[in-house]
Amino acid sequence: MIITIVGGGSTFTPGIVKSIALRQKELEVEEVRLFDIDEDRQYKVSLVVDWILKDMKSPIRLTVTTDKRTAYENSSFIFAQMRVGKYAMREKDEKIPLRHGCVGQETCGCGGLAYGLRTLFPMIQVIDDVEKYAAPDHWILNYSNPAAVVSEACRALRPHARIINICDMPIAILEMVGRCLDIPNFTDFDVNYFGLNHFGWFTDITYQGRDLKAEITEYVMKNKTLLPPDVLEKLKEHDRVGERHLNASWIHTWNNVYKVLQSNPEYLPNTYLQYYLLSKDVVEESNPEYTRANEVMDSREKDLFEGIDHYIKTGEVTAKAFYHGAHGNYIADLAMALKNDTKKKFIVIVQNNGAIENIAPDAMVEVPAYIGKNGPEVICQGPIDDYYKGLMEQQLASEKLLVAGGIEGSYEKVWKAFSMNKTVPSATVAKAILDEMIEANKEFWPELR
Ligand SMILES: NC(=O)c1ccc[n+]([C@@H]2O[C@H](COP(=O)([O-])OP(=O)(O)OC[C@H]3O[C@@H](n4cnc5c(N)ncnc54)[C@H](O)[C@@H]3O)[C@@H](O)[C@H]2O)c1
Ligand SMILES: O=P(O)(O)OC[C@H]1O[C@H](O[C@H]2[C@H](O)[C@@H](O)[C@@H](O)O[C@@H]2CO)[C@H](O)[C@@H](O)[C@@H]1O
Ligand SMILES: [Mn+2]
Repeated sequence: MIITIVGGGSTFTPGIVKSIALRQKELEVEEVRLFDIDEDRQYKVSLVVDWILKDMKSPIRLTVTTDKRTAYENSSFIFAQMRVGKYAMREKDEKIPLRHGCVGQETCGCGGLAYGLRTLFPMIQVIDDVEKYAAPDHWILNYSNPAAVVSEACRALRPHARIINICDMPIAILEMVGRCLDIPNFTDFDVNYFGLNHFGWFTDITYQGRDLKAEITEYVMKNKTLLPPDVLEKLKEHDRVGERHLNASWIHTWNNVYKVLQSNPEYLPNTYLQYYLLSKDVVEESNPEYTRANEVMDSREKDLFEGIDHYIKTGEVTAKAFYHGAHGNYIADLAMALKNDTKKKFIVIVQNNGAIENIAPDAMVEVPAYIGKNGPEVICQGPIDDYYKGLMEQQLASEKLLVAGGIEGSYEKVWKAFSMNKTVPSATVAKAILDEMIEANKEFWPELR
């Protein structure tokens, strides 16, 4: 059994490989292959991956390559997590909209649309390469962002691909819920959820007969945050809490759950809804000269590559060099459910086909599904109220227009996608942002006419 990681040079690769190695027996994995287009970055990351496997006395073989055939041949699982244009482009995705007074975020608003246009065709290329070389019953589990746009592009261009798009935000929220309520077993919480990627709501969270959605709603209303007290205490002393790469900026995010919940206490919101429902507050809280991309480069990326340099010099790996937790566990558990036909429940991004009754069948939605050897068996969520439907349909239309515009090379469609995004106040602002984005993305975007 072979698992290939696309974006082998990612800051998340060590944590993911550790999660795989911890499940070596259940996954029956014999080899992990790292594939990236940046040979140097991947080589450095592979040193720490190699150390992890040796430290765990794992029998897993490690292959590191920039050759597609070597990467995919007979592979059963392909974990994709590439960042097209790397952090340098993420910084532009965040800073260009902010210069125009709009939300500057890597997966939401104009930044997400820009990142989407960069990632769409490289993702299709991964699917085609995998289909050419991998095992016929392979699965591609995709984390590469922006997952909403990427999944729509896969649906439109490769509808039969064996791909499941996923996001770690729902599980990360459940972990926070567990920490706030002092219940460590967050992976056993039973949930219902509906929405789009980075745009959804928990309708139920239960555990051993307890209504955790009601308990956490009360907690957030009382404490005005979804930050658990232990993290809050540590954040007061340091800018970052290494274990979960939680920097100061995350304080705004977890606190904004309170503001969103105040505006609608019916369901627990995904943290990313802040960018659409609190756009003005978020722009005011942002520093246009120092965005999340800068924070990540100065923390998670810096810690990893300094940690690797330290390892090269001393043979020691320090604790803060890499993060291991819910992110890697989620993708490895999903692979285990597919391989061993466990029918465990996961929140995944799939084509709607009636899962949300009054949303179009061709929408890519994020909902819970039982995962077995044949893929996701979606759990229907019934009809949703106008409030959610209206918000989702606006966002969906923006993402669909973007993908159609990217495929057709249509400036008009992409401009419409930017204009109708809820984070953008006017078509003229949308055009100004789009024109700057075209310039910044020359190397990556399809030509728009
Ligand atoms: N879906 C989720 O919830 C979720 C969670 C965390 C991270 N992510 C995503 O995972 C990805 C990696 O994040 P990161 O912060 O570690 O980024 P990173 O920049 O550290 O790593 C990304 C790697 O992808 C490589 N890459 C770029 N284009 C490629 C291509 N065409 N083929 C193969 N490799 C390519 C880069 O060279 C780089 O080594 C991003 O897309 C990020 O948004 C998604
Ligand atoms: O700003 P980043 O690069 O640190 O994170 C962006 C990603 O944020 C989400 O995943 C987080 C998760 O929320 C957090 O609790 C922890 O587990 O780390 C994850 C990765 O940072 C989101 O789901 C991803 O799509 C974003 O890429
Ligand atoms: Mn996500």
